[in-house]
Amino acid sequence: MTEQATPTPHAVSVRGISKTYKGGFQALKSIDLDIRRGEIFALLGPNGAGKTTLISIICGIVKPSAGTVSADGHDVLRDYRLTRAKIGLVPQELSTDAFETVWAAVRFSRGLFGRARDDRHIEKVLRDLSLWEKKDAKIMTLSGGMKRRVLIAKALAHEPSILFLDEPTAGVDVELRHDMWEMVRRLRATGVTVILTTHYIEEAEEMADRVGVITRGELILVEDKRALMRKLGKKQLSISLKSPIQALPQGLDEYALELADDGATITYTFDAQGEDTGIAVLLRKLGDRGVDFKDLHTLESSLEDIFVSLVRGTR
Ligand SMILES: Nc1ncnc2c1ncn2[C@@H]1O[C@H](COP(=O)(O)OP(=O)(O)OP(=O)(O)O)[C@@H](O)[C@H]1O
Repeated sequence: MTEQATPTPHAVSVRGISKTYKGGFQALKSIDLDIRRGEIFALLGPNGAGKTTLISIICGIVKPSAGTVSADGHDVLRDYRLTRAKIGLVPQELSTDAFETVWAAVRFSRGLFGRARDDRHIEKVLRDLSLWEKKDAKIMTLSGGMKRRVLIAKALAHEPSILFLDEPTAGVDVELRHDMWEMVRRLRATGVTVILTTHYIEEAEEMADRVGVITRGELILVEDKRALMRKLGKKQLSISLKSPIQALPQGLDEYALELADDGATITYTFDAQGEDTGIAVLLRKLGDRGVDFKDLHTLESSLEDIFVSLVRGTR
């Protein structure tokens, strides 16, 4: 076992990680990433971006082609058992355990990481995940949503300090999604670091402290969620016209304007960061050209708009 490198290491440190699978496909290209203790970090990326590969490398399940990863200051390859015991991993699919009861499967998971038996902890985990009533049911008899809960219970059985959730809410109903968000918040309140991958931008927007965007094996951005939304967020002003127009008036090329198909609404996109939005002058200029409005409202871009434009930008 190695000594801790620094007094307060990051929960996870990834340095220069690359992965080329057999056959030559490069799934990750020199990734550097630090996950802070106690944060909720959302890794966003389109299908095939490399999210699962990165998580599997951090958990020590897939070997990187280059680079190093440490969890809690310990190298995950050299100190596999030690670091793996600190990590809980909720994979996308439940592959085994079909014939086991919920109780047996979750209790067994705890033992796998060398933890002493603690039935009270297992009971708490099952109760927290609304699985207690199902504790004696065979996993194969559970609904898809309940199987998901079992995956989470298994990952929490050994009291990890770092939890990975790979697409935790893909294909689950709204109620379960909200339950999971609630559970993740409770975990964070107890000091657990949570890293989740998701396609649902809404999920990252709702939950994450920081966001990483990965596409084609490259981490193109890591940012505090609020700062990201502030920095890249655009605002739009929707101007409903008193009477429809055929085309945008002349002489307003400096403004990013769009006319709706029915000619009844003009949308003006402006920089949310800018000192002067230009709205007052624009409205005056429209008035000068005989275009009067009856209503105005502003829209802010969501994390989804930002994400789509980022990923598009790299194509
Ligand atoms: N064992 C493997 N052998 C060869 N290629 C692989 C292997 N596992 C993954 N890949 C490829 O690596 C790329 C990244 O896959 P990965 O599963 O990490 O993506 P992902 O971002 O998790 O995608 P998704 O959102 O669809 O789950 C994909 O192109 C995938 O086909």
